[in-house]
Amino acid sequence: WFKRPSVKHVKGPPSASFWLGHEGVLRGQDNAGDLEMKWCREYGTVYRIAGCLGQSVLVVCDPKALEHVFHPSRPYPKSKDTLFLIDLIIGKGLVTVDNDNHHRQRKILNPAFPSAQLRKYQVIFQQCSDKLVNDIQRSLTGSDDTVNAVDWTGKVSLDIIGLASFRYDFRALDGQESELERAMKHLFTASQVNTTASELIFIALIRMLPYWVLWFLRLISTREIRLLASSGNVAKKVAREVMVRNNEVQVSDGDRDIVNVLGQNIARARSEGKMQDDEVEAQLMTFVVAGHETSSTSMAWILYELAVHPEYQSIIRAELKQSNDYDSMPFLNAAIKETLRIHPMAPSLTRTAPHDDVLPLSEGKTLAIPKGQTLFCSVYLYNRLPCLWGDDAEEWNPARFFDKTLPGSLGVYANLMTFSSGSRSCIGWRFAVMQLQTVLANLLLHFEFSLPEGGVEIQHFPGSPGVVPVVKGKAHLGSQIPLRVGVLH
Ligand code: HEM
Repeated sequence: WFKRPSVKHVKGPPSASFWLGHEGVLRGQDNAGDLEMKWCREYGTVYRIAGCLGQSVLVVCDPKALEHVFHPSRPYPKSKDTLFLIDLIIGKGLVTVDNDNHHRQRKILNPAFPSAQLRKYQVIFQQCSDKLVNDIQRSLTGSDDTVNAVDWTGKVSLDIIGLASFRYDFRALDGQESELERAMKHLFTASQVNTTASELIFIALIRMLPYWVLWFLRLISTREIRLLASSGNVAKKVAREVMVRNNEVQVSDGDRDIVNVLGQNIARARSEGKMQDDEVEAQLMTFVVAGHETSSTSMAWILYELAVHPEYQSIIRAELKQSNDYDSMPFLNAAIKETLRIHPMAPSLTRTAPHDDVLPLSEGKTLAIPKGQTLFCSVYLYNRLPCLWGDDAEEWNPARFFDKTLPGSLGVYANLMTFSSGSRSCIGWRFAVMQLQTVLANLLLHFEFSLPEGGVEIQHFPGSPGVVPVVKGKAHLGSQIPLRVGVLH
């Protein structure tokens, strides 16, 4: 007499197009997240939208359902289109491998990421921050000093990830624009501005077709495939150079930085077959791609929010004058958390149900879903749920993190889904937070940030897999957060 609700009972907005479903309007919106938020208000924390070619897609931000999907003991796999596109840039590294291969690679790399190990990178974070401060100071003329914050944060995070993860100096802060920096710049906007219907349908096909067909799809030259593959080739070239150089670098047993962990593995791999050379190469590319733009964009967003809320700049400066221990500075850390909450780099994580399943939902409800069901797990919506974050969830208000009653168990950092959750969560989240703390502290001690004359409207450009900050009407110029910079005396 009782039938469990299933996907076909789930409500959602009507779709006007069999070919594009809602994917066209989602990609075409000015500000990623606006439509998702509108539908969430109308239909709740799990709703159904149409994918291309009549696919049914569930958009999920219900905390209980996300806990289930990302649970370490039964994580839902990433969808094929996500894996296919990222694989074009970085190959079979930690982000793209699945199941046993993922478990094996993660076990090898985990020892390079505990706090004690990462603290050794503090010297690199500080040296690069000092260089950044000097470079910015030299570049300012004293009149209208408006800079694109993303240019500077991009340089510092590229140098940091190169030096810390494989002892390679990109020298971006020395004014050198490396081939890799050029290739990565605007990659996600250039490949996705004005996405056409056929490009969207192509990606939907990747999601639907069996793996053996996907190999042939690589031969089809769409704009996105071309750009991703050519950036992948540059990244591969850099990784080869690094491998050759690091074969000459001493690999020691005591220190477990990323180079040592990988270096010891190359040696062991040859005898035990644990990790192959092309996998090591893929890890190097993985760290640059996964750790560079994510950190750089998040850093620029924090500067933007601090420019909008200058009172927080003064409060954080006062904290910085009283202590050297970044972890003990409540406002610095709250500003970082709040910005990562409002501006997550990956606003949605696509997952596929591995088998027929029952999703637990809040308030004791459940939902039956079939094997193969596509889920857009919305980080953007989860991070803005009023039931978790309060009625002002859409506003930037760091003070919310001082509220001890904030509920939460999901996400590896501050109950946010920004670094994801469970066994596929971001391995570099502590690295990212320490880097953000150090660079921001140094910038705030030397400069005052404000909005450009007349203000500026920054939008979340709906790229895939990450959103890109763009100036309204100027998405074709790529990632931009213009800010005025004044020197503090
Ligand atoms: C603010 C900065 C960062 C953000 C917002 C971020 C976000 C994320 C997210 C959401 C995922 C999960 C992706 C998915 O499931 O599809 C992820 C995975 C990953 N991130 Fe980060 N990340 C950041 C910085 C870094 C840094 C600095 C590194 C390297 C040092 C890094 C390395 C990785 C790797 C290797 C994975 C794959 C982990 C796995 O599948 O086991 N990330 N990151």
